[in-house]
Amino acid sequence: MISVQQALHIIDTTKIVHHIKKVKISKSLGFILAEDILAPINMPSFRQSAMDGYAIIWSDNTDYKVTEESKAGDAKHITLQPLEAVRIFTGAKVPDTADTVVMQEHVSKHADGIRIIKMPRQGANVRPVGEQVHAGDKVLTEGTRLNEAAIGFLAGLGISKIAVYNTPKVSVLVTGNELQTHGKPLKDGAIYESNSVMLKMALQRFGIKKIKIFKAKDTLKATNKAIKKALDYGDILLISGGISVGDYDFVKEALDYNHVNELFYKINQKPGKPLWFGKKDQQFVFALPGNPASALTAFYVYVLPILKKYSGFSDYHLPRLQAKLNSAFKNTTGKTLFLKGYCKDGNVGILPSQQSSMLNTFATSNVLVTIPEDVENLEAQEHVTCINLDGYGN
Ligand SMILES: Nc1nc2c(c(=O)[nH]1)N[C@H]1C(S)=C(S)[C@@H](COP(=O)(O)OP(=O)(O)OC[C@H]3O[C@@H](n4cnc5c(N)ncnc54)[C@H](O)[C@@H]3O)O[C@H]1N2
Ligand code: MOO
Repeated sequence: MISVQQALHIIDTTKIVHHIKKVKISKSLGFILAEDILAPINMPSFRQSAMDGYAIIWSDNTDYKVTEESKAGDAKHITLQPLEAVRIFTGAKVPDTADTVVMQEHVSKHADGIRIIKMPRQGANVRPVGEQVHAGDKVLTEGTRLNEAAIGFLAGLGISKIAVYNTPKVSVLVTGNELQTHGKPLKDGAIYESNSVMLKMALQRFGIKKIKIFKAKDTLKATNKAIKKALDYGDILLISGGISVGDYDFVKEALDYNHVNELFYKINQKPGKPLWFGKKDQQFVFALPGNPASALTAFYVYVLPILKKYSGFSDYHLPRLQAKLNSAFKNTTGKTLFLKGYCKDGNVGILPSQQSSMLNTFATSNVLVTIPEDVENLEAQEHVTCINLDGYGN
């Protein structure tokens, strides 16, 4: 059995070969950029008016004759003389010789032209060429997470396709004779199977799109076969159940049969003690304990970092935060505990129903309160580290 720290160290030091693909920017939300982006054009590419008003060559005079008009999208070259003004609109080309745009609220019109009531500084309201970025500048670096702002920025530069780190395809294999699908009254001794949809939703929330569910009964033959099929599909395989020590727990043996090499098995933690992690070539396998809260906790703490690393994230752990414990707590287990909690305004309460089989309070928790194995007593108001379950979702 290893400690949580040792298990996390293995996760952190696991090397992953990235897969890069070219995608349309409209398909890149949430992906990590796999290349540096150099601006192909100046932005703006021409001198633009930032206001609706009048373009002039700045002087001490207040009266100007309006000669022409320039609206957004017009391409014509206008040459302006001193004491002339061009009626201009936001986003339109500023005439080459003009250096200033006076906003229309600061102008009064008269028969021959305009009178400037409030003269701006010279150069006001003109966006120079390349004000935002210059052609050839490195404007986004490899490793940037693509959000709507980044995608809008790329679109403005005329870039339509980019290289991103591909996200993994994930197989989810649920094992167990007791598992019943929905639609019929529950048979005696059976339970409704819930881990596959729970894990699928967790994967989807964190940006995994290609997911396939597999099922196996509790026999060695069925487990061997199902693992083989699931490995044929996915880059990462999540198995639920059958990883403990009972006579009908065949997952460990079947992983061995399928030549998946163990990287760790069993962690001094609750929930999720019998978590297994291994590797076959470039594929990674997690055998999650079947208890629903154990499976989900192991997903947040160990699986998600591997998925995020695979997808190019450098910040791949869920964010940790410090909060004050509402009431005293005793840890008599000698294990690291991940407790379902609810945190608000820096204060955290540990929720009831902490057992590994229970999701009822997981459903309303927003953090996992982490109590290290060597901490026995915590007083009310002491600070604890919490894993923020709302962090970095898509
Ligand atoms: N003698 C020992 N027994 C157990 C130990 C141990 O150390 N010694 N560890 C316990 C711990 S801790 C856990 S956690 C479980 C893990 O067991 P498995 O991973 O083998 O999981 P199963 O036995 O298959 O299932 C456990 C539990 O979860 C339910 N389950 C399973 N799959 C699903 C699913 N897809 N959807 C919903 N619920 C599921 C299953 O019915 C069981 O109730 O082992 C302990 N035993
Ligand atoms: O380690 Mo188990 O996941 O507590 O029930």
